[in-house]
This record gives sequence, C-alpha cells and structure tokens, in this order.
Amino acid sequence: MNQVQVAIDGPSGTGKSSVSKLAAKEHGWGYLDTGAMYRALTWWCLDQGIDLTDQQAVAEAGRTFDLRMGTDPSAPSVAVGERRIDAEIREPALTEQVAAVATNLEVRANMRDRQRALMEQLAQETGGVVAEGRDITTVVAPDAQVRILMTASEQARLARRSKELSSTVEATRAQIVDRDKADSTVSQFMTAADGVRLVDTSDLTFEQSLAAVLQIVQEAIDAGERE
Ligand SMILES: Nc1ncnc2c1ncn2[C@@H]1O[C@H](COP(=O)(O)OP(=O)(O)O)[C@@H](O)[C@H]1O
Ligand SMILES: Nc1ccn([C@H]2C[C@H](O)[C@@H](COP(=O)(O)OP(=O)(O)O)O2)c(=O)n1
Repeated sequence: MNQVQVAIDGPSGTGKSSVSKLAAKEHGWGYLDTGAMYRALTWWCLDQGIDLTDQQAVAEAGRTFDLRMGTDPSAPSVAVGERRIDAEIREPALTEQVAAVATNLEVRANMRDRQRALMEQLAQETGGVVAEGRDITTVVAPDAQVRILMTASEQARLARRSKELSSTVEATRAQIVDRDKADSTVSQFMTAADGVRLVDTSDLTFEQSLAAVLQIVQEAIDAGERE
C-alpha cells in the first residue's frame, strides 16, 4: 500500500488523541488533531473580538485566518501566524465556547477542505496520516483505508477527563456531556457508520486501546499489500 490514511472519530475521553498520536508515531506518519483546528479558530475569534454568535463573521474569520498545524506526533503544535497557542486552546473557558464555532456549518465546510488538503499532504510526505476528530470517518475522509470509531461508556470517559483536568466528575460532566450533545447536532459520532470499525475502550487499558487500533491499521496494510 503506498499511502495510508487513518481516520479516527469518537466523543471526548475515548482516547482518540493519545492513541492517534502514538499510532502515527509508530509508523512514522503525520498526525492531525482536527479538534485543535476548531479550538484555534475559537481562540482567534475571541482574540479579535469577534462575537461567536455572529455566524457570518466567524465563517469569514475561518476562511482567512493563518492557521498553522504542527503535525509531528511527538510534538504536535498549533499556531496562528507566528503566535503559538498550544496552551490557550486547552483552557476550560475556551473549551466551553468551541461548540459555538464547531456547529457553524460554513466553518465546517472550510475546515473540511483544510483537513482534506492537510491529510493529502501528510500522506504524500510521510507515507501516511492519522487524523482524529468527530467527522473524519464520515465527511472529511470517508474513503480512508482505515476508519475507526472509538467509544467508551460515559462513566469511563468522565473518569478519565476529570483525572486529566483534576476536577470533579460532576464539573466534568457539565463540560463533556453537554458539549458532546451540542456537537452531535452537526456530526454523528456516537455510533459507527457503515464500514467503520468500532473500538470500545471502556474496559481497556491505554496500551490495549493502542494495540487494538494498531492491529486494525496493520490488517488494512496487509490487505492492501495482497491486492
Ligand atoms: N483505555 C484507555 N484508552 C485510551 N485512553 C485512556 C484509557 N484509559 C485512560 N486513558 C486516558 O484518558 C485520557 C483521555 O484521552 P484523550 O486521548 O485525550 O481522549 P480524546 O481525544 O478522545 O478526548 C488520556 O489521559 C488517556 O491517557
Ligand atoms: N472533526 C471535528 C473535531 C472536533 N470538533 C469539535 C468537537 C469539540 O467541541 C471541539 C474540540 O474537539 P477536541 O477533539 O479537541 O475535544 P476533546 O478532546 O473531546 O475535548 O471541536 C468537531 O466538531 N469536528
């Protein structure tokens, strides 16, 4: 198989980002965190004083901002122009506002184009790409050789996120479950689309989740080589 595109979707706390990074690293491929792109646009709009409820203004900002994604899985980064915003885009106050941007359909259309172009470029440069988000298996790269939906019980997802954020499960629930609900209005990422492999990480260790994803990737590579 010449170039391998791996698309991974799922709700928050299933292990998408951490597993995707290591899977990309394992193969020496590029890594694309599409959620970080929506976060970056949210940061840019807030920085520029753009009202997030002004759909036209946000869409225009999305078309024109100078987004620079660092796609090395060992050190992914996000910048707008020369300004690095890796920490800023993870702030809880920003996280609460991302859904307003991610549910803007004009923004989604533009992000889809940017993401397709980046996936294409990374696959050419490094032989493969792992892209993760909410609509990669269905909208951005429905023809990817590997398509995986990661799921986990709400309980497992909340426990992981609250540990990561050092906050209570209740506070995390407000952030995560409500955001997933808002995001679900524009992308379908709670159940696997046709042909998408399901990896339920509820009862897996992190290493087992990674192994499950790597095995699916390897099966696709082997099948491609036999063709
Ligand atoms: N079985 C597991 N599979 C994947 N991640 C796990 C698992 N158990 C715990 N984690 C941890 O859960 C946290 C959330 O993972 P992350 O990759 O950020 O999820 P997502 O990108 O889906 O929101 C990470 O700190 C990760 O190490
Ligand atoms: N392909 C994508 C990726 C993320 N999003 C949305 C979903 C979330 O509200 C934000 C941020 O996504 P991100 O994956 O960084 O969020 P979590 O890791 O789940 O906290 O963007 C999307 O709509 N489509």
